[in-house]
Amino acid sequence: MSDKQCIALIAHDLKKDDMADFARAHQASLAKFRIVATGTTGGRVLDAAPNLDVTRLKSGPLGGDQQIGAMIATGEVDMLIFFIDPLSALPHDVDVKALTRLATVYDIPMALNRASAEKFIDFQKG
Ligand SMILES: O=C(CO)COP(=O)(O)O
Repeated sequence: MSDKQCIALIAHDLKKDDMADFARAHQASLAKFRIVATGTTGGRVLDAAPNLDVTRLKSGPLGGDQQIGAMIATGEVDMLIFFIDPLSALPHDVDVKALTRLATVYDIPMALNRASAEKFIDFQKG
């Protein structure tokens, strides 16, 4: 197993362009991590930055958020970047809540918007 830290990347539909842009802009920083992502987000990230080490899980509405939540609970995810869309109704809203709850329970760094994610990258550069 890789000794790289693991970062989870997720974006809701209206935020996926933003996530693709974020991944492209910060490929060098993100390359230091193992990345797990929900299915569609992971595809967009790989299109934008093909050299990143991305494992794609299920799509969010089909269980991807819960898979990442489980990985947080088992200590496999060190950091969460989740570009949420607070203006759209989602069929899997309970899964989103469960995921952000577990990130809080296990006290892992969690950025829910791009401004926070940019700060993570800045901090990580030192
Ligand atoms: O819905 C999501 C997170 O709640 C994201 O899932 P996708 O990346 O598969 O679209």
